[in-house]
Amino acid sequence: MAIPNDIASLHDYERHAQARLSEEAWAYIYGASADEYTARSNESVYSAIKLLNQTLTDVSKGHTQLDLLGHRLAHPIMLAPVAYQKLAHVDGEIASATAAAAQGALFTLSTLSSSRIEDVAQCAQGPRWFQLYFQDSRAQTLELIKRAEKSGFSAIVVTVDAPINGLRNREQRAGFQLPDGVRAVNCQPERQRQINPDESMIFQGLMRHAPSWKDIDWLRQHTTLPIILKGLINPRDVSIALQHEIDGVVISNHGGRTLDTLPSPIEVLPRIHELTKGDIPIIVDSGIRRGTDIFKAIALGADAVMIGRPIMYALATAGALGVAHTIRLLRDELELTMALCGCETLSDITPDCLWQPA
Ligand SMILES: Cc1cc2nc3c(=O)[nH]c(=O)nc-3n(C[C@H](O)[C@H](O)[C@H](O)COP(=O)(O)O)c2cc1C
Ligand SMILES: CCCCCCC(=O)C(=O)O
Repeated sequence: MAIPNDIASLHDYERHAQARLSEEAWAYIYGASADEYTARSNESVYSAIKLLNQTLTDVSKGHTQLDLLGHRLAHPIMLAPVAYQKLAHVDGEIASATAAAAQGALFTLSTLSSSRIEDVAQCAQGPRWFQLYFQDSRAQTLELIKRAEKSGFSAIVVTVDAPINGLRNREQRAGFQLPDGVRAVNCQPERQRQINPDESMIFQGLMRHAPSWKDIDWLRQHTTLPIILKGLINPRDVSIALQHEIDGVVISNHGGRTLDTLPSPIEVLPRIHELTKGDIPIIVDSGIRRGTDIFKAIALGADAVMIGRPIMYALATAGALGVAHTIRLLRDELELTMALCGCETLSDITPDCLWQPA
């Protein structure tokens, strides 16, 4: 699959992907929760933050390298866990993991991957993390963790903001269902939960076995890998995470796919950065589409960022080549922004690089 000639930015991949995907698959990938206010705001909040350029600065020794949880990375752009990537391209996660390795981007494999953990690991020869959704039983959860450890995944990213699915109205309207041949191949089928007629489908049904902090402590006892919590927005949850000796956090509203009208990560980031004081890495996702977005997130306290939907847009448009190109585009845009703002390294990117109206 070749890269179409008219692609200059991630927005162009989005346009091409919409034209290529079925209406149902588009509703799942592009869609978000309820009225999608949070998903829209995730992108628009970035454009409301203004940069401050800095002229006549020597940036000839510039680079975007960073150290993160034992990895020396060439740049701070990571691939978020995204389920069912074969919806976008027949090679699914194998294609995106290969592209990430080629571009030196850290790859995160979803529990709901449509490709086998071991097969992805063979292609993702670069740094890789495994995203965990707790399974129906601890034995099933442990089996996933052990497979990930054996396959060289170097951290467990526990997603904590989606114990139940968000209100996916766009998906419901489109009648989205996974097509034949696309499924969570690493998981056992979910147990059907029986409730009495006077019980709530949510509280006594879907949430009955939802994970809690106790499960995080249990996980700590069963893996020596770093544990990163993904889906934190509330500073209070970050304080609790610190008490549980978590190794890192992904500040995320799941791309607006869980609870509509949550704030965007970039809005809560300064407060969370104040709390963590640089003790643990902060990764930010939801709405990152430009190098300027990455720059702004770093200025406000992020160490690195993740992209979610753009992986699927790139896969649908041009397979592995598209994903590699997407990462490269973002990296080039970040470098350009750093150069024009007089920043040689990521640590030069501070709140002073942003315009603060008096
Ligand atoms: C199609 C799709 C599937 C996703 N699947 C997962 C998943 O399996 N696990 C998870 O933690 N997050 C999942 N996410 C959320 C992403 O990891 C990420 O938080 C979000 O997409 C970031 O926002 P962005 O799409 O605006 O970049 C998914 C997102 C999308 C769009
Ligand atoms: C019960 C949560 C299911 C989430 C499915 C995958 C995901 O995270 C997403 O679509 O977003």
